[in-house]
Amino acid sequence: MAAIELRNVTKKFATADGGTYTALKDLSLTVEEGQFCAVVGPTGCGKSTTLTLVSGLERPSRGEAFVHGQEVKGIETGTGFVFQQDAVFPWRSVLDNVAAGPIYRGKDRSEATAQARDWLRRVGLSGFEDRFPHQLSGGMRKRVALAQTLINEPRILLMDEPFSALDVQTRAIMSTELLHLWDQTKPAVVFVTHDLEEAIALADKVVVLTAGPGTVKAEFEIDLPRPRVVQEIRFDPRFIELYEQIWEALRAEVAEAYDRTTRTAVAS
Ligand SMILES: Nc1ncnc2c1ncn2[C@@H]1O[C@H](COP(=O)(O)OP(=O)(O)OP(=O)(O)O)[C@@H](O)[C@H]1O
Repeated sequence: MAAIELRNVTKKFATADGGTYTALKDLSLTVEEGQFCAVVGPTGCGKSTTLTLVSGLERPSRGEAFVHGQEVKGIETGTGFVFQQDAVFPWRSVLDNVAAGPIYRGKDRSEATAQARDWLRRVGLSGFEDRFPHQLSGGMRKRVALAQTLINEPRILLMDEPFSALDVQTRAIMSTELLHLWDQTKPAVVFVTHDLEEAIALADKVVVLTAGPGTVKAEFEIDLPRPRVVQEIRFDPRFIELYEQIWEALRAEVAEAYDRTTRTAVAS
C-alpha cells in the first residue's frame, strides 16, 4: 500500500468575481512508504495546493486523496509540515518549542523535555536550549523547525520550499542534514521546490508539474547512490545527465508560465 496517493484530483477555488479557478486538474501521484518525492514546476502551477490535499487542509473538488490507504477527510495527525516560514513560537525557548508537540500529545513535561534535548542534539543545537528564536541564525531556526516536526515522528512529511529563505551555502548544508535525519526515521516525504538541483540531490523521485492547472507532466526515478552529500552530488556525471533530462521536461512549462504572467502584465 502506498503511503500517499492522489487519484485524479482536481482542485477548484472560488474567485472574487463569483467564478472558479482550477488550480489542479486530474493530478495523480503516488509516494511509497519511506520514499522521498520532490515536486517541481513553474510558479503558480499548484505545488502548494497539492500538499494541502495530502495534509487534509483542503479537500479535492474531484478525485481522492489517500494516506496509508485511508481517504483524507481532515487534518492528519501522523503528518508533519515544514514550510518556508518557520512555525516557531517566538516567546518560547528553543527547548520549549521542540518539547511543545509531545506535551500537546499528552507526554509529561520531563519526558518531553528529555526527548526535545535528544532531538536538539540530533540537529546540532545542543547548548542552545535556552535561547529564543530571535537569537538564532536563519539556519539554526530551520534546525529548530525540523526538530519540532521530527520529534513527533511523522510517517508523512510535507515540506514546502523549506530552505528557500536561507543563503546558498546554509541551504546545501541543511539539505544534507535533512537527508541524514530522514534516514533515521524514513517518513514518506513530499518536498516542493522551485530548484531542480535541490530536487534531484534530495529525492528518490522527481515529479514535474505542468503550468497551471497543474497535472503531472513526467516522473523521473533518481538512481543516485545514498548516502548523498548535497554539496558534492551535483558534480556526479549521472546527476548532470538527470538534470538535463528533467530540465527538458520542465523548460516548456516554465516558459509557458512566464509567458502568461508577462501577457497579463502587458494587458493590464
Ligand atoms: N485558497 C485559494 N483561493 C484561491 N486561489 C488559490 C488559493 N490557493 C491557491 N490558489 C491559486 O491556485 C494556484 C496554485 O497555487 P499554489 O500556491 O498551489 O501554486 P505553487 O505552484 O505552489 O506556486 P509558487 O511556486 O509560486 O509557490 C495559484 O494561481 C493560486 O493563486
